Amino acid sequence: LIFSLFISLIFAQDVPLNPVPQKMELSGFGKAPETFKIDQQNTDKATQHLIASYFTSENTNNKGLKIKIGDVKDKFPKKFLKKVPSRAESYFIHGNDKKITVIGRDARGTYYGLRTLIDLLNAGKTPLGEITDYPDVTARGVVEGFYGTPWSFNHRMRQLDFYGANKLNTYIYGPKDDPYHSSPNWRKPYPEEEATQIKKLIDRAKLNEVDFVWAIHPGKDIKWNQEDRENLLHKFELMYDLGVRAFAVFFDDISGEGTDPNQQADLLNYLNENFVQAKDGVKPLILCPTEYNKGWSDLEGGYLKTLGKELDESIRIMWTGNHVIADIDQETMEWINEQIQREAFIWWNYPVSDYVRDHVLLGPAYGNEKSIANKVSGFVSNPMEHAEASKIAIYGVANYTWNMENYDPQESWQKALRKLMPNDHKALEIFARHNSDLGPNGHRYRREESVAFAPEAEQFLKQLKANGKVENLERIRDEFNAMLEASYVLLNSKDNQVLNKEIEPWVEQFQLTAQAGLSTLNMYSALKENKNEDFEQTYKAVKAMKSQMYKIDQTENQNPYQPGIKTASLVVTPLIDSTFVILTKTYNKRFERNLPLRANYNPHQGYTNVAQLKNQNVRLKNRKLALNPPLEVIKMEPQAYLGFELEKSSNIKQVLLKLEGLEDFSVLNLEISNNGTDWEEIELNKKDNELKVAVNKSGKFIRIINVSNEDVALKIKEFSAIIK
Ligand SMILES: CCCCCN1[C@H](CO)[C@@H](O)[C@H](O)[C@@H]1CC(=O)NC
Repeated sequence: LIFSLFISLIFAQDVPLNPVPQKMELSGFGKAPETFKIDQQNTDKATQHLIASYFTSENTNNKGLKIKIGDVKDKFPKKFLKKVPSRAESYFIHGNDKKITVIGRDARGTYYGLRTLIDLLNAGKTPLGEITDYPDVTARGVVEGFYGTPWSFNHRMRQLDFYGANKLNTYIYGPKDDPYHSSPNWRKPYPEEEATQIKKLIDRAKLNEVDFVWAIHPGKDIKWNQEDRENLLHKFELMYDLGVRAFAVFFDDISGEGTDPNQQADLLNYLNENFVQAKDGVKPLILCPTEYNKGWSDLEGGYLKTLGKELDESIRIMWTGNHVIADIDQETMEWINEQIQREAFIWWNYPVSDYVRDHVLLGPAYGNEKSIANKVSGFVSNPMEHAEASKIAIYGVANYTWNMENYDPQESWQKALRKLMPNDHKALEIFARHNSDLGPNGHRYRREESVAFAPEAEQFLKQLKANGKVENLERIRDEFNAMLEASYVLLNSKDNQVLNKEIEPWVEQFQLTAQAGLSTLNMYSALKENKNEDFEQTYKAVKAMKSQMYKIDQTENQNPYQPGIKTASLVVTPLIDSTFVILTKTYNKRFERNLPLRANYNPHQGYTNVAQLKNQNVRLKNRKLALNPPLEVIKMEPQAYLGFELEKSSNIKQVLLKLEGLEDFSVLNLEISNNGTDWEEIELNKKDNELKVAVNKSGKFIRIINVSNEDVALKIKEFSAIIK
C-alpha cells in the first residue's frame, strides 16, 4: 500500500487532474486504448450528455475497453460499492487493463467520476487501481455579484462549461447593475429576450451539474408590507417557471428600512415556508445580509444574532470575512458561525476588481486557510467583470474547495494558465505574474506581484542610488525582454481569442512598459559611457513611449471609478519611473542640462476624517481632480468631512458634486481653505443632489462637511474640482 501510495503521489503531479482527488491508490496508468465499450447504468442527463459527447462512434465498439458507469443503486461488486464515500457528490473508480468501473454516490458523483476519467483519457492514460473522491465544501463556485458591466450571455455559457469541467456546482446570478435583479425592476418580469436567455443558462447549468441560483436585491426600496411580500413571491414564481430551482436574497450595500433584520428574517422564513417548502426540487435559500463582514457589524445592534436566531436553520447566510475584501481563516469562521448559529456561506471578494477597475488580477488564488472546509456551507468567488480572465482565480477556487488540504495556489495557477492558453501559457505566465496586485485602494486589499523579479529590482535601485553603478543590469534587461516578447506572443496567439479580447489593452500597455524599461536601461548605458547624444535620443524615446502609455490610460477602459489601464504597477513600473528620474537628474547635473523629469503623477491627495475613505484614491485628469467614487454607502458623523488637499494653493474654478440617498441636502456645506483651519463656505443651492458650483477662488483645501448634529448616510457618485 505504501508503495502504491508513493507511486500515486508522484503521478498526482503530472496527471492533469483537476481538482486533485482525495485519495488515489494506483499502481500506475495503462495506455488509453483507441476504443471503448460503454455500459451505462443509472445516469442523469448531464452524464448522458457527457458520455455522448466524448464516446462517439469514432472511439467505441464491442472490442473496446469496457467502462461501466452508474451509481450506488446499480449492480456493482459489493467490494466496490462499499468503497463509495457516503458524502454527496462523491465517487469511486476502479480500473485494470480489462475494465474501468465508475460509481457515483449520486448523479453528480457519477458525473464527477466520469469527468475525472475523461481527464485521464485526455492525457492518454487509464487508472490502474482505485480513486476515491468527494468534495470538501458543499456549495462551490461563483457569485456574479460585482458592480460594472454584467457578464454577457455568451460569457455565462462559457463559464458554466468551465464549472462543469472543474467540479464547481454553484453559480449565483446577482449582477448589481441588472435592473431586474435589483431596483427599480426587481418586481417586474424579465423582458422576453432576457427570460429566454435565462432559460438557456439554466439548461446549460444542468448539463454541467451546476445549480443556477437566481438572486434578488430588493433592499433599496422594499416596503415591509404584504404587497411587496407578494411582489417578491410572484417574481420568484416567474423565475421558477423559467426553470430556476435555487434562490437567494441579497440585502447588501443598502441603507434605510430595508436593513431591518427582523423584517429580513420574517420575509425569508415566509419565502421558505410558502415557496421553497411548497414546491418540489427547490434548494435551500441563501441570504446575503446587510452586515456581511465583521468590519461593518454592529454587535450591540444584534443584527447578526437576530438573523441567527430567527432564520430557519435551512437558510444559508453569506459572509465576506473580517472585511468587505478579506481572506478567510479559522478565526473568521469561528466568530461568524457563533454569531449566526450555522456555518456561514463564504462570498470571497476575489478576484473582483470593481473598485480597482484599471487593474486586472491574474495571480494565484491564495490566502484562505486550509482548515475551514467543515466550517463553511459554501464558498463562492466574486469575479472580475472580465469573465475569461477571472477563470485563473476561479480554477484555484475549484481546487481549493474540492480538496482543501491538498490545495497548492502556485500549482493551481500554473495549471489554470495552461487551461486558458495550452500553447502560449508561458507568455501568459510572464504577463500574469506582473499583473496581479490591485494598487492602493480603499479596501487596502493587496496581492503579491512580480515576486521573483522584486529582489532584482530592489538591488538595482539601491546600487543606482548609492553609486550610479549596478551589477544586475543583464538580469533586469532579461526580464524586460521576456515581457516584450511575451506581449507579442499574446497579441498574436490563437489559443484563446476570448481572453485576448479582454486583456488586449493591458497587453499593449505591458508592451510599452517593457519597451520603456529597455530604453531606460539604454539611458543608463549611454550615461555610463558619456554618450550624450545617445542619452538624449533614448530619453526622447522613453518620453514618447510614456505619452503613448498615457494616451492608452486616458482612452481605454474609461469608467466613472478607476478609468484607464494600469499594468505591472507594484514593482516594474515604479522601477522604470524611478530609474528614469535618477538618470535624468544625474545627466542634467553632470552636463548642465535641464531635461524635464515629469512623470505623469498626481501631486494632490485626498483629505478626510472618514475612516472608510482614508485610502480612497484621487485622480488627476488634465485639470480635473476627482475622488475615486466609493461603491459603498458612506456614513458621515457630525463634523465629518471629505475632500482634497492640493499640492499648493491654486485657483479652484469649479466643484462638481453628485450625491445619492440624501433626503436633506442642507446638512452638508462646501468649504475651501488656504491653511486647513480657516474655512470659507461656498454657496450651494441645496435642493438638487447634482451640483456644478462655480468657485473661482484660490485655496489649498476643498471639502464637504456634515454641519448637522446627525449621522448622514450617502453615496458619492462624483466629487471633483477643476483646478486652473
Ligand atoms: C461595500 C460596498 C462596496 C463593496 C461591494 N462589494 C464588492 C467589492 O466592491 C462588490 O463587487 C460587491 O457588490 C460587494 C458587495 C458585497 O461584498 N456583498 C457581500
